[in-house]
Amino acid sequence: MNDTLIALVPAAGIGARAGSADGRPKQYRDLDGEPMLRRTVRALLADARVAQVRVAVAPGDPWVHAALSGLPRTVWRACGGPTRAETVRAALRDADVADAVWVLVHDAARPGLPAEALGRLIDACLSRGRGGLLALPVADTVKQSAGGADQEACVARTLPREGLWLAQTPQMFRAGTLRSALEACAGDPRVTDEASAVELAAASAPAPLLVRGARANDKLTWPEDFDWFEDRLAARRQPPGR
Ligand SMILES: Nc1ccn([C@@H]2O[C@H](COP(=O)(O)OP(=O)(O)OP(=O)(O)O)[C@@H](O)[C@H]2O)c(=O)n1
Ligand SMILES: C[C@](O)(CO)[C@H](O)COP(=O)(O)O
Repeated sequence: MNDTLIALVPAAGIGARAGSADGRPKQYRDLDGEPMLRRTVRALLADARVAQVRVAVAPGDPWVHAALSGLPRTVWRACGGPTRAETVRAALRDADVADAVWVLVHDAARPGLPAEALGRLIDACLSRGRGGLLALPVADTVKQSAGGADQEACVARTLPREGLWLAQTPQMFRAGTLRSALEACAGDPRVTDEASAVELAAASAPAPLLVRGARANDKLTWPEDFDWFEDRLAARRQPPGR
């Protein structure tokens, strides 16, 4: 079977929850002097098995060239859509690769992907011949809210956390599996990641593998997530204290 592997990076969001002081979407925000998107692409390039990284940006995006210029094995296309799923669908169509090629879809908003976690996912999927995703088991007690705004939310019930995992990216599937799943589920609001499309569309396909991700790979969604990430970068620059 074909073990060719490419990465697709949906990067056409506006980062509404993160907010922006200068009008640039969050994937172009500088993190210790380097745009988030460039860090994300470099994290994928760190694994030599990734033959190419294809970045999908919004039509008319004026920032991507400066952010990514000079990176090897990297191309970008202005094929972003109105939702993440639409962007991934368009990027896959644009890539025009054979069904057997493996595709790693990774959020632009996860710049801290460790090489070990990426390697674990690739090893697991290639050795089992099966799609999968990085994820973390839920470590906290889980409450369901009875509704209300953030300030007024109250508990409706406590949910059992056994067997619950939080999905991260990359999510790795063969191009043919992903293409047909995303086409079959087009417009379905339940499709918030690639695995959910595969789960919904291909009842006969093997269930995606859950491969342990990493806290460092958390998505930068809210303003405080950027402080957390920059603190991590700063801590890694410092020699350990006494
Ligand atoms: N129409 C869209 C929406 C999202 N994305 C991408 O999907 C990933 C998901 O991360 P998320 O935090 O949801 O990003 P945004 O949609 O930009 O954030 P928000 O929902 O706060 O606006 C990001 O890399 C984002 O750029 C995309 O390519 N196309
Ligand atoms: C794909 C994802 O990162 C998995 O956790 C996540 O679902 C994307 O977040 P969004 O806010 O739904 O775009």
